[in-house]
Amino acid sequence: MNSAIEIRLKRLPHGEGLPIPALATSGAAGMDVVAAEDVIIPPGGRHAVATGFAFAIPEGYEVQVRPRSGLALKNGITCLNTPGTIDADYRGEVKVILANLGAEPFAVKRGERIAQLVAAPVQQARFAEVDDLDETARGAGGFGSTGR
Ligand SMILES: O=c1ccn([C@H]2C[C@H](O)[C@@H](COP(=O)(O)OP(=O)(O)OP(=O)(O)O)O2)c(=O)[nH]1
Ligand SMILES: [Mg+2]
Repeated sequence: MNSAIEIRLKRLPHGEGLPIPALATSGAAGMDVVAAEDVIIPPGGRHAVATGFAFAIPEGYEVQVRPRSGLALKNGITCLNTPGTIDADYRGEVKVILANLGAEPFAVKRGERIAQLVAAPVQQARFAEVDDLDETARGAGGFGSTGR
């Protein structure tokens, strides 16, 4: 494992008493994050669930918000915009946009783990407009052009 980067974290008033997201095992990629509110998400519904924390991620990194497989498999709960992107310059509350793809209403309880956060390096880029692109064997083939 490479060494962990440090992300400054601010606890918001409604985050009082909630655990700080942390790696559960030495080889874990994701830090489980818990809900800071109680909410019921109906089948087909979605909600931006509060986490009670704001971050200052070091420049050159992002934090991705990813679903938990257990909630997905057992309850049809996912992050609608997965992977959610927390920008390094975002200072608002981190929220988890949960969507209920299951058949039953899902009760989110304060303190329950709802998603996992993965820190990742970001390669910024800019586009350079040109008149012609170089040719390749693939060309414009895509979307299944190589077969199943
Ligand atoms: O799951 C998410 C996704 C985003 N955000 C916050 C942090 C992120 O930096 C900001 C903007 O996210 P994004 O760029 O995905 O949303 P947008 O619709 O493009 O909004 P904006 O115009 O604010 O960039 O919203 C969250 O708290 N949770
Ligand atoms: Mg954006």
